[in-house]
Amino acid sequence: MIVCHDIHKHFGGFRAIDGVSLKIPEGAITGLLGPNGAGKSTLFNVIAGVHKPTSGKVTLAGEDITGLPPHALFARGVLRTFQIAHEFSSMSVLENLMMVPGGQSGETLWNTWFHRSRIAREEEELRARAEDVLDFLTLTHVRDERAGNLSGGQKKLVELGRTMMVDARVVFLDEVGAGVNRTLLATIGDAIVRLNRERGYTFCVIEHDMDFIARLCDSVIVMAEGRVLAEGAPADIMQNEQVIEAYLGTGLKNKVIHGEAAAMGGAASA
Ligand SMILES: Nc1ncnc2c1ncn2[C@@H]1O[C@H](COP(=O)(O)OP(=O)(O)OP(=O)(O)O)[C@@H](O)[C@H]1O
Repeated sequence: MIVCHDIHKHFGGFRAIDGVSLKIPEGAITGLLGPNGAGKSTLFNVIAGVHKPTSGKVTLAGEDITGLPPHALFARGVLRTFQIAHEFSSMSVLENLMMVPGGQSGETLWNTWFHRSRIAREEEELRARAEDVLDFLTLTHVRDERAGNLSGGQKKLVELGRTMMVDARVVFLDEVGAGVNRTLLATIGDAIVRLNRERGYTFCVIEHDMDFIARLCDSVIVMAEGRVLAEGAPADIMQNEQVIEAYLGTGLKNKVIHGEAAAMGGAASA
């Protein structure tokens, strides 16, 4: 379990995170919701070691991981997905997956010359693992495609696939559904649920699409103005007046209650 203890993150005088305490339970899929500017990405960045908090503590299974850099968290199985970097977009999907694990013998020139058979064996194992990941994510048909040519949704699947190349325990997904068509979103959702149920991944997901959240998440944490506004089951959160108000302001609240706005994200960014 990841626990945030009274996290503050200030940028100059601005309190982007203003005293957040929350728990991300092991083995669950937790949604992190909130209107634009609520502090969700900043909190992700604090937990994932991109930002050091101004104050407060983050623990993983009781161990203090506050401010550990991303590579140290990576070694503990705590991963945050990132968009495929520009320099990887001309590589194939398979190569993008095979690039992930660190510490391969072939990484130094010395080893390239003196340990050829070991390098070849490692590369074979890596390739086999990457092929399994492609199969799991129904991406085998694009294995040799340049990553930059994939659709937005397929890229998200590759980002998820990169977490499967190492033994991830906790995966943070930032707006996995943004700009993704419904069919691929369903595939991404299925992959997340299977990784959770079959491989024991813990997920924390920032997402605006309420249907997606309701289908996927065991529980939801709502942030607003750098604080936790509400926590609970998705169905309860969707009915929570404070939450609806935080997203829409009182003027639009009745529309949502009467079912006229399907996704809070759409309304929030309106
Ligand atoms: N590096 C930074 N320097 C200064 N202000 C920042 C920085 N990063 C974030 N902020 C500010 O902190 C606040 C929270 O931003 P954050 O990106 O965490 O919100 P969010 O909930 O993820 O929003 P969105 O849904 O729009 O991505 C915003 O007002 C943002 O402008």
